[in-house]
Amino acid sequence: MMRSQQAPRRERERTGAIHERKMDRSSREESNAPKHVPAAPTTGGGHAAANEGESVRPDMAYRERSEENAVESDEEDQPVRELASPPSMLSNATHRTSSTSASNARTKRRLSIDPTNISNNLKQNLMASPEVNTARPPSATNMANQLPPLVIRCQARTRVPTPHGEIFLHLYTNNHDNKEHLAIVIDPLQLDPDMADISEDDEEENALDTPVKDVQSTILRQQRREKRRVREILRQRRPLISQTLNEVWREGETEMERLVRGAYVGRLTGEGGTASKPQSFISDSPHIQEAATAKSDIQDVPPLVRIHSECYTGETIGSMRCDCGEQLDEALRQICDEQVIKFKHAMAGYELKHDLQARLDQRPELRHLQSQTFGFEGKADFTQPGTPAGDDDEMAMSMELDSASNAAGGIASSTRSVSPQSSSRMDDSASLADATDPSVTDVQSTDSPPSTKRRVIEGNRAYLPGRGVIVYLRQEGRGIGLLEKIRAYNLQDMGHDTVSANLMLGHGADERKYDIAADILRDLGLGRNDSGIRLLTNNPEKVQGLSQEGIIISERVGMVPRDWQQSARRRMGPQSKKSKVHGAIFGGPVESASGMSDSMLEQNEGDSEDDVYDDWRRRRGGATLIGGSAARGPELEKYLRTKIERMGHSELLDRAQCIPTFVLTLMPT
Ligand SMILES: Nc1nc2c(ncn2[C@@H]2O[C@H](COP(=O)(O)OP(=O)(O)OP(=O)(O)O)[C@@H](O)[C@H]2O)c(=O)[nH]1
Repeated sequence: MMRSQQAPRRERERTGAIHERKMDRSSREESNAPKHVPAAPTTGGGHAAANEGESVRPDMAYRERSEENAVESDEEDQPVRELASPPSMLSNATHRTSSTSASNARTKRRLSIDPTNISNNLKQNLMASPEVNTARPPSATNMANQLPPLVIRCQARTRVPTPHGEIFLHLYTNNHDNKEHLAIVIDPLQLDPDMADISEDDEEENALDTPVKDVQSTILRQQRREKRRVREILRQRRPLISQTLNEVWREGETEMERLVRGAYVGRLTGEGGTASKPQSFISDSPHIQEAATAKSDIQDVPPLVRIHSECYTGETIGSMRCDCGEQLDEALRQICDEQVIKFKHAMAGYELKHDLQARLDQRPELRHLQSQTFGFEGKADFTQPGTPAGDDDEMAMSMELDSASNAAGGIASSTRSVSPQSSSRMDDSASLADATDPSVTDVQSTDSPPSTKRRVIEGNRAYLPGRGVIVYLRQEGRGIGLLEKIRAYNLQDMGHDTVSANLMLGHGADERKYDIAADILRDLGLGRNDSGIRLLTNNPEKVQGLSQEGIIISERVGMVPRDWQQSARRRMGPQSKKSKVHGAIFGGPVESASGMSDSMLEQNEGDSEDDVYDDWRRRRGGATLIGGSAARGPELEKYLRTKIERMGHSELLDRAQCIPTFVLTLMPT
């Protein structure tokens, strides 16, 4: 295309984009305006972009694409479709880049692929594929509002490191409200599949082939069974991947297009990445169904899900009129937290015996004790390393061994007795290959913060990586929007509570809907028949709303304000270590880091090391409320009181009753 023809076209595109953005803004508040069902995907068209397998550094591709856009494009004008061009960050960003670059008139560079096409192909396919999710029953909300069937699509996902760990941010569009709803997916196995590799079976087989017939054999067998089960659990975990993102969006879609919109497996690197393959839900496969129904004493924990509603004031400027900022952070923390499975018989006492035998071997005069202790004369083939566990099982085993060890010169007393918690503070670099190597020691130094990464199996516990989703819905102010929420705040300053203020403004107490959230969960393969979710909320309407939309909720998990958690802990007992740890971690006055005064901390004598670790994770410094501390204040208390008294958040009431100060402040007199 000639350059003289190109400039007016670009100008049209640019002004069109501005108009589109204005329209987007004005339509943001029209959450219920009916829209057309989005058009079917464009197939077969488009332009061949990257040759498959061609090695192009993505960062280079993007940089050079901007420049290429600036000077030349062979693209036809894209058809304007109401929903084909939602207020997508991608499409807006592309328009902006074009116009800025044009004015700079940089030198054109040739690429081995035409990145313009990637961008245009992605734009062209936004909100395609109406067949997605139509298999579900008609939504109760849609029927009530006479909206067209809801269609959602994940337009892009990307990896984001956060103070709590790495997450995948998914951006969704839909045909009901023109808003970009988000899903924050926590699923570390997707990023580090090696975590599921706990391959010790061969060694264990060897150990069991030996003529060991005493209790050690029983422990090993049990341990082997439990480890195998953990490995099965990890392998059976269906990755939390968006089905709509994973589809092929157009015939001839290139690897690069898929990578750019986030349809990849593993990680992207400077070399590129591996595009994902479209796949049907694995949960539909007989293998997974069988696993789900298999009986075992060790079961996986269903993913933890939080449905969070946007709150500019709480999340961005740290408003303490509500608990939204803290809740977002707390939800992220809880979902990222490992799920701990405590083995029943585990490796307890194994290392004690191992150590004992090694020493007996060095003292032939005590060899007769070996048969007393182990029940055989020959040397056992101890190939299985173990870590003393420090719980009841270990106690039983150490007691069993006590007499022999005394006879052998107090050997048992020299054995390490390390709690799994203290031995679990592994350096991030500790690999899973090391996980079974007893020579790998805890490398945490005193002045570095505890690591977030543990071994999957340590001692008599398995630490399964936490996983779940925060669906971030753009329903500000319980669905009334920021403008109306601000007005409601003024009414609250005049003495009304959050419910009355909403009603006075002509709104419902809560205008939120959960149909989009339900579809997003379904798109991620959650809440379906084979596996329920654990829902993190105190709000009965949320539970009801999701259930009505067909989401299976296996458990509701209460969302307890952090200040209450801390109060409960303070009541539990004294602890001196905490203040030291806080001082060391944050390097400043304890109060500024934790929001707790020194005198409060002094009351915390006795907190376990795990509490300190959890507390550190909870409070890791972040630039925003993510990674922040507990919120507290009279207006927040008033807010919580209204939730209890007028919105049926009974979980809060239960918790408040455990904390006398809150019973006093929260309960009506
Ligand atoms: N209208 C209105 N909305 C508010 C107010 N304070 C916070 N919000 C909004 O309330 C929403 C959060 O709802 P909450 O009732 O705090 O909590 P919830 O999510 O329903 O319940 P949980 O799951 O138990 O936390 C966010 O969208 C906030 O923007 C207020 O005073 N008035």
